[in-house]
Amino acid sequence: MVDMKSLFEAERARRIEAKRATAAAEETSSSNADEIRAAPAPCDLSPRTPLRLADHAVGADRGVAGLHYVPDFLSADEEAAVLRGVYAPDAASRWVASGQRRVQNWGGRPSELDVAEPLPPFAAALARAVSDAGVVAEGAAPNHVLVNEYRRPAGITPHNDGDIYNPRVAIVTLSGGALIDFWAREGPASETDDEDARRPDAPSPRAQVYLRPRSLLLYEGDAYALRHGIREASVDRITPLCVNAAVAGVKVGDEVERGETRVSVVFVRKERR
Ligand SMILES: O=C(O)CCC(=O)C(=O)O
Ligand SMILES: [Fe+2]
Repeated sequence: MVDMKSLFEAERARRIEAKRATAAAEETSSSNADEIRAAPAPCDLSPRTPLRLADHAVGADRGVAGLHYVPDFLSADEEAAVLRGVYAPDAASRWVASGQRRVQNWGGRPSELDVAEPLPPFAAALARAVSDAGVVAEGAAPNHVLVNEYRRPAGITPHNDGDIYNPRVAIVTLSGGALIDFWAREGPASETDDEDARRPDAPSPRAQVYLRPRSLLLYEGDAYALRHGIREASVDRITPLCVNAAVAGVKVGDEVERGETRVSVVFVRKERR
């Protein structure tokens, strides 16, 4: 038998609650409109289980230890969610020009050990995914995140990340792909000029890794000690030095067009030493 009285009361309670919620929403939208507009975009990534890093080691053929490549670390939806965070209005003021690219630093600059700043949701979610996947030190989620944006044909000159990032760096690639070169610690590198790179005496990288969108690159140990760089180029030529060609779905001789933009997110655990 239907209890009309309690049905009636439930309906009345529902109406009162709906009215209260509408009033609260209006109140918030008038008083905090700017704050809400500037609120960071939420970013949900699915939970990760630890990866078996040995399954993703790619440098052995070229004698480079500590180089790992994980294809499809993010799904396409997750990539889109992270990119929404990178390009959210509240992050717009964080872009700083740096060489041919522009960068956002989160969690303070790499050299500022004392700056404690909460990471925005996209960076926190990705940092957690990287740490849950077990690709950074155990129990130590990254606390510094650098976002790089390259517009074709921009690259980054060969460099070593120095002590501050030691002992390992994880990089997630978004939107466009690129070939990263690992060069000897010292010595010349023909990183910018393709003509130069074709000279018979041109120095050659120790290894190359083709970075597909949504992949994760991890370098530590020997690979950390090398310099790394991305050529200024609109097309990446896959050579026998490319250690992950098969898993990245490219083959020697391929000329892979760069996308218009590549975004990379670099994760570091800064420690007071
Ligand atoms: O964009 C990349 O994958 C490399 C970035 C890099 O080497 C750096 O930020 O130190
Ligand atoms: Fe670097």
